[in-house]
Amino acid sequence: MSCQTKGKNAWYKAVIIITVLGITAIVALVTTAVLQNKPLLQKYKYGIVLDAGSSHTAVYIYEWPAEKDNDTGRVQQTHSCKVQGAGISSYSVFPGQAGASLKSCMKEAESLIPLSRHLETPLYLGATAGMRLLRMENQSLSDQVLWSVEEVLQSSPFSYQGARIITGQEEGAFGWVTVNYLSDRLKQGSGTTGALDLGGASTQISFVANQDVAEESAENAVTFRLYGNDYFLYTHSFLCYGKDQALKLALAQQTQSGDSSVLDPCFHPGYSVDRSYFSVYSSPCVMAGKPLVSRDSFTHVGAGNASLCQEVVRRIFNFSSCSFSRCSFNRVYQPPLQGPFGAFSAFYFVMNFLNLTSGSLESSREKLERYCSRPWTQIKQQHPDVKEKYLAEYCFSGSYILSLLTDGYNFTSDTWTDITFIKKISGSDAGWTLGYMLNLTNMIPAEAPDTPPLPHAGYVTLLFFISLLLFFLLFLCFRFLWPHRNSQTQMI
Ligand SMILES: Nc1ncnc2c1ncn2[C@@H]1O[C@H](COP(=O)(O)OP(=O)(O)OP(=O)(O)O)[C@@H](O)[C@H]1O
Repeated sequence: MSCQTKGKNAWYKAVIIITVLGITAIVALVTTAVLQNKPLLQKYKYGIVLDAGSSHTAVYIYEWPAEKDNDTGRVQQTHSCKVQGAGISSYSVFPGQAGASLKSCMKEAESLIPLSRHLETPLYLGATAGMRLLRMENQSLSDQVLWSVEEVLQSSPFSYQGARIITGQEEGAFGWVTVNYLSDRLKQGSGTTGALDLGGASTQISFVANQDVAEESAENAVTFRLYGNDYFLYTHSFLCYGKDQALKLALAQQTQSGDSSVLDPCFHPGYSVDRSYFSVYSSPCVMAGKPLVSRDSFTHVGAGNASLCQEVVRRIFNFSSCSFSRCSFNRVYQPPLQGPFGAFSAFYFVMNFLNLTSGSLESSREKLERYCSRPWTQIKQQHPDVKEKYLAEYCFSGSYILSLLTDGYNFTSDTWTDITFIKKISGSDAGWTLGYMLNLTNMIPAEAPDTPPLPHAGYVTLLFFISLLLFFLLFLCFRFLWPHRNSQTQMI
């Protein structure tokens, strides 16, 4: 074999070895980068919040990827359980039974959350307006109800963090956090959505306003620093203006004369039910005393007239005076509305049933007018599956919502379309519970976390092409150097 052929063979061998080594190195580099940065098999953490409302209690289970504790936009509701029966404040006669009512939903939570996560899963209970009213009436009874629920929650396998009556301000502010968190507005630092929440015993309005809210009415101002952005929030909770208490206020207005029957424009023609005066006047929201008559009950008769109903409803608000630059009602400060708004809970239940979640204010009024005038028997026939209490009250509730939003909060025909009626956002219920948990678990950082300049896929691709480029550069260097050495050998 000649010297030249031997040289060529050696060169080919070297090229093959370098190619194999180079490709192996690139594959190894990229594989390492992929494995190192790829999220491991997704593991989840959990949190439980009980919303002990005036009308009922609901248990919400949230989950988020275990490695993303400090990130936003990742916590979502995986399950909710409606506790059988009325809210915990209704157990004031037998406070000890309030806790027992929660047991079946808590068992459900135990079966849904993996056993290995039970001990570390935070569990909170927040009670709202029903318990605020009970505490106003009788602090000792409200304490006993809370002790009863505490006992049951403490005996659960989860990490119990406390049961308390949250303030109206918290209810409003955390509802706002939930809505904006779920729609990803906090993370993006973009414009926010106001929150309108209608419960059974209270209603909340919250929206971003100018900083001077605190100067004019400190009790309506809440400040948040979330993701590096400061938010100045106006929020107010109207106790007694949830839809159940508002109905009592309206009935008290209409039964002041103590007559044996009341012709109510907010109920359908043909509707007739005997009600006890006690059921209306026992609420601490109803300031006026029971009329001085010997009878215990009155017949509640429907007249089905939405325009007249609007007048009845208007009378439960006090618009007489305002010591601030502007007010909503009952002498409560309210800065100019800044939309858009998400309206949830009973705002949604009622407007959705009445098919009023879209369209103008005027068309909503017209539709409601037609709906209220329909006979009660016809309504019942058409909706055999709807709970009769809800069905009977939709005409009142719709009229109340229109009046609260326009007469109360000052929405106009022009700003009406700023309101979106929502139940869930990305699979999670709109309400205060998620915002409450995010706050207590510090899951929304005050400052925006540092994010890598490239997404994972971009990073791996870049690494691959740089490796490829380096390899070809090496190959070219080698290609130019080797024949030169070879020819030198031949000359000798
Ligand atoms: N499908 C429905 N149709 C009509 N009304 C409904 C429906 N579901 C619930 N409601 C009523 O809507 C109101 C609001 O319900 P929600 O559960 O939000 O209030 P809550 O938490 O009990 O009250 P609060 O927050 O004032 O303590 C209650 O009066 C409830 O009875």
